[in-house]
Amino acid sequence: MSDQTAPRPFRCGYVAIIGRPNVGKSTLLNALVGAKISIVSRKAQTTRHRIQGVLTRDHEQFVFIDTPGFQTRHAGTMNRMMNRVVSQSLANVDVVVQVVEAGKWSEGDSNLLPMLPPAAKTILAVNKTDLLKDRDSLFPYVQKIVATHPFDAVIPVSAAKSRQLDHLLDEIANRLPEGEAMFEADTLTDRPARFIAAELVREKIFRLVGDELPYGATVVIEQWEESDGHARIAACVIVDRDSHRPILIGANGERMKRIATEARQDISKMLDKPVHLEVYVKVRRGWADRENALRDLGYE
Ligand SMILES: Nc1nc2c(ncn2[C@@H]2O[C@H](COP(=O)(O)OP(=O)(O)OP(=O)(O)O)[C@@H](O)[C@H]2O)c(=O)[nH]1
Repeated sequence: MSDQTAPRPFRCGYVAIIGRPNVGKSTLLNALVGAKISIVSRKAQTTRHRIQGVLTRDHEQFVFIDTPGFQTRHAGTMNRMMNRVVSQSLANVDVVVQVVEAGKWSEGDSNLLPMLPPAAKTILAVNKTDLLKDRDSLFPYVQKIVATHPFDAVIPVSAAKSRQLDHLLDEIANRLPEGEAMFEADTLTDRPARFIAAELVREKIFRLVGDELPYGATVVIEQWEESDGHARIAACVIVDRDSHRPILIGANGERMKRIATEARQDISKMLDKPVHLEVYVKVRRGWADRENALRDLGYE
C-alpha cells in the first residue's frame, strides 16, 4: 500500500488576520467564513473588538482572530490597549496573515513586521487586486516586501470579489498543526449573539453619522429577552459629550429612528425572528480615555 491511501490527518489552528487600517481585514474574514461577523465600514479603524470566526472544511478547522488595526491617529489609553490586544492575540497563533493593499506599502504596513511572532507561519495576502490596472506591477511590489520579511507564502486576493480565497485557505491549511477540531462544525463565531447585535447597532451609527462623532460610540446591550416567537432588546449608545447626543438623535429623532430600524432588521435576520429594539443614548464624559470605564464595557 502506498502512502496515498493513508487517511489525511485533520488540522486545526489559530489564524490571525492583521494589517493596517482599511486594507480589508474585516471584508476578508467575512468572505472566508461566509457570514457577516465583523463589521465592515469605509472608515478606517472601525474594528475595536477582537473577533473570532470559525471555518470548518473536510480536513481542517480554521479559528480566525481578527485584530484591530494599529492605532496611530489618537494618542491615549484606548490606543495602548488596542495595541496590547494585537500583541496578545498574536502570541499563540499558528498562522498570521498580513493583509496589504495591492501596490501600496506604507509605514503602517512595515510597523507590523516586527510584531510577527517568530514561531508562527506568515502569509502575505495582497488584497484589492481587482483595483490593479497593471497586474505586472505586482511582481516588483511583492519582491520589495519579501526582501524585508521572509513570508512563507504570498497570495494575491480580492476579498470583495472573493477571488483566490480558496487558494489562500489552502496555503493556510497546509501550515496548520495536526489536531482535532476545537469547535462544532457549524460554529461561525464564539461571540454571543448579543455582542454581534451591539456591533450591528454600532455599524449603523458609523454609516449614518460617520465623521460627526470623532470618537465614535460604544454600544452596550442592556436588555435581552428571547423567546421562540420574538426578541426584545434594549441597546444603550454611549457617547463622549453632551453635544454628541443631538448629532445621534437628529432632527425630530429621524436619525436615531433610522439607526434603530436598520439595526433591528439585521438583528432580526440574524436571530431569524421578529425583534423589538429600543436604542437610547447616554453621555459618559471621557469614556474613550478611561481604562476602567473601558474594562467595564468589555474591552480587555
Ligand atoms: N475594491 C476592493 N475593495 C475592498 C476589498 N476588500 C475590502 N475592500 C474595501 O476596503 C474598505 C475597508 O475594508 P475593511 O474590511 O473595513 O478593512 P479593515 O482592514 O478591516 O479596516 P479597519 O477595521 O479600519 O482596520 C471597505 O470599503 C471595503 O469594502 C477588495 O478586495 N477590493
